[in-house]
Amino acid sequence: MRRLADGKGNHIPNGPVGLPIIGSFPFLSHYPELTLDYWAKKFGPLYSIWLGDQLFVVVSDPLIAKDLLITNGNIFSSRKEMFIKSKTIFHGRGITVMPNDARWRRHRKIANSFLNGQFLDDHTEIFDYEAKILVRELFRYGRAGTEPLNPQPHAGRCSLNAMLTIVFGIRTDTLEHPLVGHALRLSREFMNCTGPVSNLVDFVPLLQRLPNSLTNRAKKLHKDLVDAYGGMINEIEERMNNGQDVPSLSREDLAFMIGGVESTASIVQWFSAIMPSHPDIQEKAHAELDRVVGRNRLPTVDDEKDLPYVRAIIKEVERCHNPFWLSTPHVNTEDYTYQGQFIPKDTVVILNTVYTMHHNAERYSDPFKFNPDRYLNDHTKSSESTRLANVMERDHWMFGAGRRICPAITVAEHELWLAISRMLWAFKMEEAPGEPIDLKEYDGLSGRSPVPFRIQMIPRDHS
Ligand code: HEM
Repeated sequence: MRRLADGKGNHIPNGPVGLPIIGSFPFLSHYPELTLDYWAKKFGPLYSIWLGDQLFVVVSDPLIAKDLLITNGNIFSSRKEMFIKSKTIFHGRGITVMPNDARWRRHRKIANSFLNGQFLDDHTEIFDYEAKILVRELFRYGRAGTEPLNPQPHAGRCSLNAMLTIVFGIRTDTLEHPLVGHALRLSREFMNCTGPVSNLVDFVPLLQRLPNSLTNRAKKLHKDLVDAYGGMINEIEERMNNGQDVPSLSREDLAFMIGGVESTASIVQWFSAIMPSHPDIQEKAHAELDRVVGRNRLPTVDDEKDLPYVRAIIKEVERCHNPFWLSTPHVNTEDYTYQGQFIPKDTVVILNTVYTMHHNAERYSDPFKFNPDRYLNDHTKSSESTRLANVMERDHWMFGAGRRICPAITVAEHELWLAISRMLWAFKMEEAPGEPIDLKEYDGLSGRSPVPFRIQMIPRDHS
């Protein structure tokens, strides 16, 4: 253990001793969440690590998360300009990579107005429609439960279509539409290139000047994103110049096409991967759905309050497998001393969510068990839960915290509710014979999606 201090003798949070130049990077290249969890147990809920020349503090406790990111949100709401994500892929332009300045505040205001309130009410039919198509396609491609299928591209297309409709006013009409595979690959590649602690190139400036495969991938990704969506943006601008009424979110930000696709799709994938090994949980959900909704119509957004068990299943999937296991790091714009521990300006603050905060036995008993019952007395939507004064009662931290919290929580909740409640309503989900599902492995460098799998989606009836 090292005891760090700045020139004035201020103590920086303790943490592991790293290697010269690269710091703790080699310990985080494989399953970083396990190492970060191990260090949380060893060094406590606020510890520091160095990656190259960058100081990180890792937060593993809800109360500290609240004190730093929420109560001191005026200080802890900026972003580090990461070489790969901010400079190479986004060219500094996505809302998610912008530092806390006037430009970010302007984008955030627009995002908030588009993703909530009236706009959302006016667009619920989009999510409703896409979730219906999802169920129909799962039925069709699974040949009414007789053929195993991988739900991943279907869940991906459902999220992709929702985002394409909101942002560009278009959608894909089949799974075979070339944009589906292309957009899902780009989303996945973005996730895989931008793990918060996975890119040494981000933290060792010398590497940024040398040719390396990650920078090449990031450059290619930037070009592919511009090729895929740039034309649509230009077309939107042209239509606006001609005085047509068009969705104007696209003028502001392409980040929605990234953040809004793989994230929700990944929860649906984890849900599909988990359900086959929990027939008892499916049975309870089916009973609740049949009692409240019946067999003559699909569940709707309005049914959510009356289907606590289905909601609890969704929250439990989110607790166990939130797509951003280390959230999106924040940065503090001023020096700050927290309970005697000095956090110098420009420190990167990581919320160590899924493995440590979401598996804290004091908050979630028997934390490694998939147990929706733990949420049965939680009557909040996640968008409401993020506003609870007592953060120990918050359902989970999947959407981040403070001023940078995901602006699309309600959108994500609507999408997930409609997709998952309808999949449960329509199907019994079983493992395909001889194809066990591996819930330990995932695709990416810090969480996100399960490795590809196939399941049998057996219709509960054929209407
Ligand atoms: C399950 C689905 C989703 C999850 C788990 C998720 C999670 C997150 C997280 C953890 C952050 C960073 C929060 C922080 O810095 O504290 C974030 C930011 C963001 N999310 Fe989401 N998100 C989801 C869905 C969406 C959707 C559907 C959209 C678009 C419609 C979206 C758009 C954004 C944007 C634009 C930001 C950047 C906000 C900023 O930096 O000010 N997200 N999200």
